[in-house]
Amino acid sequence: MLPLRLEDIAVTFPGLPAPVLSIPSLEIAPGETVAVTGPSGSGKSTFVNIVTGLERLQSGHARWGETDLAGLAEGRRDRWRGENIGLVMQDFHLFPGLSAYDNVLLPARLAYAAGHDRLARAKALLDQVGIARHDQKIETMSRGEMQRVAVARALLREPAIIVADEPTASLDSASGAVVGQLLRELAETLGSTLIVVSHDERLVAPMARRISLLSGAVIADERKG
Ligand SMILES: Nc1ncnc2c1ncn2[C@@H]1O[C@H](COP(=O)(O)OP(=O)(O)OP(=O)(O)O)[C@@H](O)[C@H]1O
Repeated sequence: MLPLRLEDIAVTFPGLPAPVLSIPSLEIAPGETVAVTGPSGSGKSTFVNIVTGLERLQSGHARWGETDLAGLAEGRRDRWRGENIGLVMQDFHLFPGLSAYDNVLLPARLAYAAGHDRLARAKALLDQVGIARHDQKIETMSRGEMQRVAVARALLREPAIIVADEPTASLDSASGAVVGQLLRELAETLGSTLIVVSHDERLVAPMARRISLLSGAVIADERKG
């Protein structure tokens, strides 16, 4: 299990007077469930990009255990992310023309990591997220079903870390509630760290910790109970 330690993070863009994300120090323990919240433009997506290594750090460090993402070139960051992070995005990133089952397996197949156990796990995960027709083409599914397939795909490799960026933003409230609960249950089963970026209070409220961003800075960091 991997603790996260951010140090001296400052993300700037040319022409902007202040960093869009500035975090002197922040730690997240293995297995924590954390909501990252804040108004539009406060730096939430930038935070996701930094902790997942989707964006290269210009300054500071983002350490997951012994691995400092700041020290890895893009290819190695991509590989590390595939092995350690299950990513769920707002707009699913699923592939039309493929079935639910093949979508769940695609990233693992591309990484030559789809052995027999993974094929069985793909089926079990689809059942767990309530998708009965594994061979249904993705483009014929409802948005709530698509997001559940995306959750199953993110969990296939039993990641130590699950990061979800506005996972319910394009879902109706009932589907959003199901996806939120699934993420928490699956993270708990695996003992994974769960980081959910959202405005959605129903998604944020059950999380044990809430980090609030404003203008790129952490303005509150609260734990329940
Ligand atoms: N490549 C870029 N060049 C210039 N400014 C950028 C770039 N990427 C992000 N920003 C700015 O950084 C700030 C933070 O953006 P970010 O997408 O992280 O916010 P957010 O909290 O996720 O917003 P939203 O909830 O609207 O998605 C915004 O003001 C945005 O305009």
